Amino acid sequence: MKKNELVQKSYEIAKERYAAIGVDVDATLEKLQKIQISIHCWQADDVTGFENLGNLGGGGIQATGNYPGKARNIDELRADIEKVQTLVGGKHRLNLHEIYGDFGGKVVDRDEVEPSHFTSWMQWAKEKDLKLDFNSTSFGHPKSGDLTLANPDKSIRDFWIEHTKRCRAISEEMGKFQNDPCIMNIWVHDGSKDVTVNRYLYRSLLENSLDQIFAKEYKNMKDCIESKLFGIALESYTVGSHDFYLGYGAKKQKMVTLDMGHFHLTESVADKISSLLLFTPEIMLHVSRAVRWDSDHVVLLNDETIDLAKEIVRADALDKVHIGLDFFDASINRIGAYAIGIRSTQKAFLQGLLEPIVKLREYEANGQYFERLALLEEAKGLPWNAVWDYFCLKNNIAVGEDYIGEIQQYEKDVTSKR
Ligand SMILES: C[C@H](O)[C@H](O)[C@@H](O)C(=O)CO
Ligand SMILES: [Mn+2]
Repeated sequence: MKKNELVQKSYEIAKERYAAIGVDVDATLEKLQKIQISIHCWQADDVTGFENLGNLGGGGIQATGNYPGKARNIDELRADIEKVQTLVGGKHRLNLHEIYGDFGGKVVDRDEVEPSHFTSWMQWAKEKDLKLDFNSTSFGHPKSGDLTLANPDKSIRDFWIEHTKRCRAISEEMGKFQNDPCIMNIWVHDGSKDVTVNRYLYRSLLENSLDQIFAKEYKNMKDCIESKLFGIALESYTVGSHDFYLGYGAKKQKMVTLDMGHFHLTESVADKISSLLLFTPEIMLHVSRAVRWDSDHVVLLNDETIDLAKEIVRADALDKVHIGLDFFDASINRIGAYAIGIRSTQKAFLQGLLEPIVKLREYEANGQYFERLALLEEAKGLPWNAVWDYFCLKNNIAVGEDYIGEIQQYEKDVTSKR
């Protein structure tokens, strides 16, 4: 039997198996098809960007590895993203950082950036049926230092306030152009390598800077603020901690970004979803994988990703949670990294959507906790992968491991020649 026929047949059997426990698989597939993932542009080039200022690196993050073939310019990055689009089902988004602007070979400092530097991105994204999201960039600049928006030096603070305001204006233009809100994330690395005696001062400065940045209301963009436990070389203190942004987000009704690498390793990011949904308007996610620390490894179908997806589905919050990715592994084929990470994220959501939730909730309501636990455990082994293969087949993309060959071919034809 041919592979496609096998996939079709397995799907029909899986569908019946799921129907027996009250799950409508066709409805599930329709929902999965609509889930948009905001693909981060920075896996393609190890977070370097295309500024002509010479990215200094640092600023709390670092890509490790030197696998050949990274994107060296905008054209190469776009080609890579186009390739990625052929490896994953569904319509997705592209998440750009400010340092990826189309600066035309000119030196444009971060307090000078304008929407015009992203016109070609907007046009290209429209052609490729991608919506854009955006990020201000505080790292890799001579004025980055340890403190940006929380810097006691007003001139440095004002520089970054101006940068971030401009990034919001760019996001507004993107949102208007694509007729869909552009989500703009603010993550600043601000912190201290060693003990500080000024925790309150820096946090009050950050609050004030954010108030200035958010003073202007926009209709076509949405703001989100991302906390972190610590940055590289800033291990002792982070101004924008989770407490800080959770408080700010709840008070000012801003979205909080939950990056899966930005919490203590035993802390459950999945458990935060329901609380945030009650007190902040929406949620932005940076789906990532921490290995011992915020290492930004490629997302896998592990317990953390599955639990997160399940919590979102259980809260019926797919329309309130924006799913972005954030990993940058420079030690393996970068297109492969994208394909694994995106496909694994989709698989996690598929598992969430296939959960026999009606029965599970019935058990819970009846106090039947053994039955609830047993069904949760058995559901892990239900034939979700047959449904996944069918999703790939229906979307005309590689089924199962077949994408490995496609990536090897792209490497042979394109990235190995860079
Ligand atoms: C490049 C991104 O802005 C960055 O990864 C940020 O989101 C982050 O998670 C820093 O640790
Ligand atoms: Mn992040």
